[in-house]
Amino acid sequence: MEKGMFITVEGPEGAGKTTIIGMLGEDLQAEGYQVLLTREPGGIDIAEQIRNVILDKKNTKMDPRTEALLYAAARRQHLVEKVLPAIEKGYIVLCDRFIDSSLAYQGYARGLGIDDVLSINQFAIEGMMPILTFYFDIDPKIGLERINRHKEREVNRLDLEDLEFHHKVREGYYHLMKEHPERIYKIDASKPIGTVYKEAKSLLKKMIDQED
Ligand SMILES: Nc1ncnc2c1ncn2[C@@H]1O[C@H](COP(=O)(O)OP(=O)(O)OP(=O)(O)O)[C@@H](O)[C@H]1O
Ligand SMILES: Cc1cn([C@H]2C[C@H](O)[C@@H](COP(=O)(O)O)O2)c(=O)[nH]c1=O
Repeated sequence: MEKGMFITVEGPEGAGKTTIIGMLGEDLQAEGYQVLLTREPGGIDIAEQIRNVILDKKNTKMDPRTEALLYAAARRQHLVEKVLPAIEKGYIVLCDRFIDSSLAYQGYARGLGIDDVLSINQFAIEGMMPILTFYFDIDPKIGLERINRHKEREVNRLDLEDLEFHHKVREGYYHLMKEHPERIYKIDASKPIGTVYKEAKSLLKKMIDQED
């Protein structure tokens, strides 16, 4: 593969994104692909620092627009410093969250409006969109129960939003899926890990074979 690919994984809290990305990454590497696993917000030093500010439970006064701008700033730095160079070198980049998170969480659930949040993000990403996005669909109550059971995972400021907010996030993703059926592929993340993994792997392989 001369030029790489950019693939994102989206969904509510505890949907299993990190788990499945890890499994896919291991598999693709074993098959000889160059793979970069990364996440948003974060993935590089500056963006991890921004992540700490956004997700710190003490920052209860954060204004929704400030929040949206911080996510977009972290996204910009991560894209130019890590994602784009890797794609240039032929890597398959699997990114845990990207712009759709901002559209679903800040645009839809926070009520800033999908169009306004899209527009600040367009400035940040300059048209760089994933070729494929997996949307891991889960009832937010089940997702939150999963992360509460997983004791090493620290509960952050966004996790602490009420259940209604998390339901709105899911609704936001449904809206995005309707708008972009050519890019966003829904996976039922309530199924056992092995089933979710098989479905994601099969679609990913199809996409890679098409691009080869
Ligand atoms: N399909 C599944 N069935 C049951 N448990 C699962 C499934 N997928 C993941 N889990 C478990 O749920 C917990 C959360 O998974 P994971 O960290 O992968 O979710 P996530 O989508 O990355 O969450 P977040 O975005 O909130 O960090 C982990 O303990 C994981 O082992
Ligand atoms: C990229 C991005 C993320 N969020 C939210 C979604 C989660 O609540 C946290 C990130 O935590 P995770 O454990 O790494 O999933 O941030 C958001 O609201 N907007 C975004 O653009």
